[in-house]
Amino acid sequence: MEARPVPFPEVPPSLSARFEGSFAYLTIRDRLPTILTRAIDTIHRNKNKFFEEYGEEGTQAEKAAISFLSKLRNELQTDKPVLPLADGLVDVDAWNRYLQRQQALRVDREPVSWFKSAWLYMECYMYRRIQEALCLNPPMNDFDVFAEGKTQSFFDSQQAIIAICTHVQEVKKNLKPMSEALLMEEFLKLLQVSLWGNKCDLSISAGQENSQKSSPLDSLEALKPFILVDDSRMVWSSLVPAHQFNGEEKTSKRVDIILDNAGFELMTDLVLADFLISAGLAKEVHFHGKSMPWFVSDVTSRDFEWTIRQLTAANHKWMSMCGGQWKRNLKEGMWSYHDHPFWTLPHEYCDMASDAPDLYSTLQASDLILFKGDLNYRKLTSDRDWAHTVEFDQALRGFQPAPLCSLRTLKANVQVGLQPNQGENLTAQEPDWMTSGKYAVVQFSSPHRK
Ligand SMILES: O=P(O)(O)OC[C@@]1(O)O[C@H](CO)[C@@H](O)[C@@H]1O
Ligand SMILES: [Mn+2]
Repeated sequence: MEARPVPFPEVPPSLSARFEGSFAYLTIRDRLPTILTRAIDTIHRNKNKFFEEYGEEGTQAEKAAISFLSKLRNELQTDKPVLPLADGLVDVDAWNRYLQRQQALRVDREPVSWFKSAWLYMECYMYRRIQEALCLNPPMNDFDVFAEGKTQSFFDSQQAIIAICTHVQEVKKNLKPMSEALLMEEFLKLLQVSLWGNKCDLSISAGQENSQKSSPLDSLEALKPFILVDDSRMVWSSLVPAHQFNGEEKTSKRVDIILDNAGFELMTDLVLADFLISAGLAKEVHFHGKSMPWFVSDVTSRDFEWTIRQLTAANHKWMSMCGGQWKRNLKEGMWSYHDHPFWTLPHEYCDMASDAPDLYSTLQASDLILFKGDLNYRKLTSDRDWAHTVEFDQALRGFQPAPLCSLRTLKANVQVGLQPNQGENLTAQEPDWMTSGKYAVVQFSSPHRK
C-alpha cells in the first residue's frame, strides 16, 4: 500500500523539554549540562599541552573556550533564547535559517529557547555551539573535546574487537563453497553484531565509560528477544532478491552506512562492510560520518582514519589483517568515506530532499542504506510523539531515497511500527524500555515494497 503522506493534523508534536519530567526534559536539565561540564574539564586538563604547543596564545584560547562553554551551560540551564551562530563555518546560514523557521512556528511569539523547543533541535544546537566555542578561539579550533572518550572506548573494547576480527577472518576463509542459506546466516549474525554495537554510546552515558567487554557473538541468541521489530530478512532480500542467488555472479549492489559511534560500534560496522564486499553481497560500501565532533561519540573522519591505523598497527594477527584489507578497500575504491554537513544539522530527514538535495540524490544511488543508532532513528521519524503502532513508512513522512534500514538500540522515547499493545505491554513490564538501551529494532522500509 502506498504510504500516503500524513496530513499535518496527524503529525504529532516534537518531543520537547517543555513536557516536565519527560526524557527530553531530564536530558536537557541533567545530561547535557553534565556533558558540557566534562567538555570544560577536558579543556582545562589539557591546558599545559596548549601552553607547550602554542605558548601564551594557547593559554588565552583555552581560557576563552572555557568561558564560551560556561556561558553556553548557563544559557541552557536558565532557558535563555537560542542565539544565531556567528563563526563563519559553511553551515552557519543553514543553522540560522532553521532558527528563523522555528521562531516563525512559535504561535505564542515566545523566543525559541532550550526548555520550550524541540528536543532534537536543542540537543543538536548544543553540539554545534561547542564547535563554535572552539572554532572562534584558534588554535583550539580543531581540538576534539570528545576524542579521549572515543579512543578510550576503543581500547576498553579490545577483547570484543579481537573476537569480531577473528570471526570475520574465519568466515572469509570459508566463503567460496558457502550456500545461500549459510551466507544469509552469517550476514544476519554480523547485522546483529552491528545492531548491538550501538549500545556503546557515550552520549546516553554522558561520557561515562560504555565499552563492549565480551564478544557480542556469544550473546546474540540471548539478545534476540530484545529485538522488538526484526526486518533482517527484508534487508537480506534487498541485497539478494529471492531465487537470484548466484555465488559466481558479480554483484553491482551499493550499500551506504550512516555511521553512529566511534570505538566498538564503528568496528562492528567495518567488519560488516568487510563481509559484504568479501562475500560478494556488495560491490561498494559508502560510509557517512560527521563533519565535527557530535553527540560525544559519533564518528568523524579523524576517528575513522585513526581506527583503521590502530588496526593496521595492531600486534594481533587478525586485527592487523583486517586493518590491511580495509586500507586496501579504501585505496581501491570498494570503500569510501563521506561527511556531508547535513548530518550535523538539526533537520529531520524528511527535510533532506529540499534542504540537502545533493545528499538526497547521492543516497538515491544506493541499493541499501543502513542508519545506525538512536539519533538517526529520531531524525528518520522526526522525533515526534507518534503512537507506537504508526507504520515506520508513514513516520518517514516521504523520506525514501532508497531501501533503508534502521539498526537502533532504543535510547529515546520515540518508537513506531510496533504491534497493537506491544508498547503498552512493555511499559507495564519496564517503564524505561524506550530509553534503557536494552531493546533494539531492525526496521526496514523500501520505496519498492508497497
Ligand atoms: O545516536 P546514538 O549514539 O545511538 O544515541 C544518541 C543518544 O545517546 O543521544 C540522545 C540523548 O542525549 C539520544 O538520541 C540517544 O540517547
Ligand atoms: Mn551517537
